Amino acid sequence: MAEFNAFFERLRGRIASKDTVVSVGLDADLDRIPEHLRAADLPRWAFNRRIIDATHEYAACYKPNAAFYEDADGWRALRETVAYAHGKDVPVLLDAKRGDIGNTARKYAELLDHVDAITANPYMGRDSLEPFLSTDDKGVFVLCRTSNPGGADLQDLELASGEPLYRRVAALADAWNGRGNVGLVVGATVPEELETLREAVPDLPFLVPGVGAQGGDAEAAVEYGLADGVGLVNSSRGIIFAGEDAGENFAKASGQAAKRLRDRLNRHR
Ligand SMILES: O=C(O)c1cc(=O)[nH]c(=O)n1[C@@H]1O[C@H](COP(=O)(O)O)[C@@H](O)[C@H]1O
Repeated sequence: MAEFNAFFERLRGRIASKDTVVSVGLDADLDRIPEHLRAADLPRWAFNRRIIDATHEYAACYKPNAAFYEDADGWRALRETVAYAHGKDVPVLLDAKRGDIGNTARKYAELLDHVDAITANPYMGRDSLEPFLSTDDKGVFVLCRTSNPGGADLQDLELASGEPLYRRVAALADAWNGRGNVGLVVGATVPEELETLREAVPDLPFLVPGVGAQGGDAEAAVEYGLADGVGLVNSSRGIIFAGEDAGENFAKASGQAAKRLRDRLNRHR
């Protein structure tokens, strides 16, 4: 049985009460926000509020990617978005992929004061993630085997032992999981790796991005993504821009897309 900290227990509760493992990716690209919202004070916040209203019943969590908010107005929009999601009782996983020397990581980890979990990059090793790992009540999703085509360039390299690097990352993340606060990021575009990783680290929940716009395998994502029933399958553009051509009714299409993904994933849980 996996031992989970407060974040993963809360996520487990959300997954059970709403019967969903869908992570709704709030990648609020200003260039794709509907025309009628662009004059708002904070267009990304206006957009996200409507998306959250339409999707929260189907959301196990929201995953804003920091890349879409890294400017002055963006951080304001993100703060409003996080508060609104919390008001709907939905946890927020900030996709920031951080990791740096200890002194810098310590500052990055202050992001966790505002959100419930974060994605982290293990390339710089244990001390670069320590400030995230040492929190008791937050979640840390460590990049393991990513969904992009270049994910193979480094992550698939074979070590002298014959195991690929991503397997070593999984083993390290498992060893770093003393507080029950660690998950892995594994792409839906690599279903075989999902399967072998689930066997290798049965207790770690996965965040599985890459279904929807990237064309990943939703069935494999849910079949192998969950540890003891806990895990997340993310779609960003496939949900939030589902109503791109629907003008002022855009959010309704997002709600339908989130519900469709929830139902599809639930058939395989
Ligand atoms: O860490 C992530 O969430 C992530 C890891 C990965 O391997 N692949 C991946 O697509 N992501 C993120 O997941 C989201 C996927 O977006 P869509 O392709 O629009 O569903 C983006 O925010 C990506 O940055």
